[in-house]
Amino acid sequence: MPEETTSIDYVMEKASGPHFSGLRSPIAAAAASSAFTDANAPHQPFVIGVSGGTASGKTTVCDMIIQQLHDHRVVLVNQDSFYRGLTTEELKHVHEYNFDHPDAFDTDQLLDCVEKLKSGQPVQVPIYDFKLHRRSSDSFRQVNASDVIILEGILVFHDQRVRNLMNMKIFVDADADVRLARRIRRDTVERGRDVNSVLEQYAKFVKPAFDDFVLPSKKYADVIIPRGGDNHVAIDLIVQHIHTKLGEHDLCKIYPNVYVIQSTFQIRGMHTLIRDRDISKHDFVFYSDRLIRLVVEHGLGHLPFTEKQVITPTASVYTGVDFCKKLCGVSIIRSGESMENALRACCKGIKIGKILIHRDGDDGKQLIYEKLPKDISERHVLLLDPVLGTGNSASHAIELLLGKGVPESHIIFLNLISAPEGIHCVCKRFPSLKIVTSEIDVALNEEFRVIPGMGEFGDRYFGTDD
Ligand SMILES: Nc1nc2c(ncn2[C@@H]2O[C@H](COP(=O)(O)OP(=O)(O)OP(=O)(O)O)[C@@H](O)[C@H]2O)c(=O)[nH]1
Ligand SMILES: O=P(O)(O)OC[C@H]1O[C@H](OP(=O)(O)OP(=O)(O)O)[C@H](O)[C@@H]1O
Ligand SMILES: O=c1cc[nH]c(=O)[nH]1
Repeated sequence: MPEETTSIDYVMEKASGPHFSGLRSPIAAAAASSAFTDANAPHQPFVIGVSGGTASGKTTVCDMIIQQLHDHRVVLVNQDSFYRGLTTEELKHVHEYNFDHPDAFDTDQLLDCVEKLKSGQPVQVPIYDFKLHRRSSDSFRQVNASDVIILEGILVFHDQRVRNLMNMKIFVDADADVRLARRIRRDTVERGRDVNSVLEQYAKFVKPAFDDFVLPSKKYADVIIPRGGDNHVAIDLIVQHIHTKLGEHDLCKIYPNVYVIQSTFQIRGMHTLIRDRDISKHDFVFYSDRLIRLVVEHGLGHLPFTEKQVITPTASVYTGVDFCKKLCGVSIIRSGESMENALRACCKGIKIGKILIHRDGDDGKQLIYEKLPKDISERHVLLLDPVLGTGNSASHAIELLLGKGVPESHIIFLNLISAPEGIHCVCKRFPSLKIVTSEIDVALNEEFRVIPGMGEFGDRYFGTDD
């Protein structure tokens, strides 16, 4: 189980070259720095509860989920670790002790641990010895905050406070005879018990507690998996759902008009290349172009479509859609111009306007050049700029478009990377506009560069970085 694996080890690169242009007023700078806290706040991990009767296959299901979520950091917390540990007196009558009752667990401690993990803090999980029925007094397992926390155990759905921390509850179902057979094998082989004592414990405590506590908690499950770990279809569906949830950046939940194109290894591979400061200029341009093409195609998918029917060569009717005709591109000079070819390659003969926003020295004086289609107010506008940093350049460009009569909801801003500060800035001011990006980065640094970012995009793309 990957206890502390790191899915993405970003290289914190310092971009080369001065950041000479773009409007970075003191107000925007203050807004950007106030967003620092937001941007640096840890993402809320996705908490999955996995319950089910003894030996139902919970461990197998958890292992399979962890394995299939290999590109995310996952930690497993077992409810068993929170067994209270028996007192000397209780140890003398261990056969009378009910290990299947909710009171056998220190649920407050479990709750505290999961709350801490959920808020991004590391925790020390106790280590429980099944043979001695005791906790190790001097050693703990350090569990670090992660993207996904799996909480597994027979009674993890029993306490409402614990249930409330879960984003997804899975109940692993297996026939009682199958579970008993597995339990006998496991307890005799792994836990040093004899068959008679296992059967005695099962009849006296395990089965009654299953009926009284475990089975009634099944109703809280979102998903019930029959046949446990053998049920590959159910596990695939669960993992797909978790992937979708994890793929949703927190900012996409706050601003429904922000769209991050579905992350795949292919896309991350291209990002890895263009973010690498040692990549050749040729490769930087090549892989940027490929990513830009994907963003443009995705952005076009947000335009309105009308239904259209065509007759196919088999003389059948195919009911499809017709692309939106009234559209144009607008690039923010100069980096935005790098996106024009991809737009032209997708939309033959598309009109492309230009806007130049430039900071002249440190006095914040703005020089703006614009050349836009005359009927732009009747068009949907694909606004092009590969980097959304503070959001200043984009905001000024959008203001200009609105001033020309373009409805806010007709603007789709396409970029390769967005800083959270820029998303806050643009989405708060222009809530009806759509942003399509390929990745949302961590934050801006003090120089308003995107971190981890890819440095000065324009300089790298147009070769003025040396
Ligand atoms: N005798 C004895 N039984 C214990 C002790 N601690 C826990 N148990 C038993 O351990 C069980 C909880 O673990 P299970 O859910 O069966 O284990 P698991 O490995 O998660 O099961 P699956 O992964 O679903 O196969 C309870 O039914 C308890 O009866 C102990 O110290 N002594
Ligand atoms: O959101 P912001 O903080 O405004 O930053 C983003 C702007 O910065 C970059 O341009 P830059 O000013 O480096 O000019 P360039 O395109 O000529 O390289 C980028 O292309 C954006 O236009
Ligand atoms: O990091 C940044 C910020 C703005 N513009 C860029 O090209 N890079």
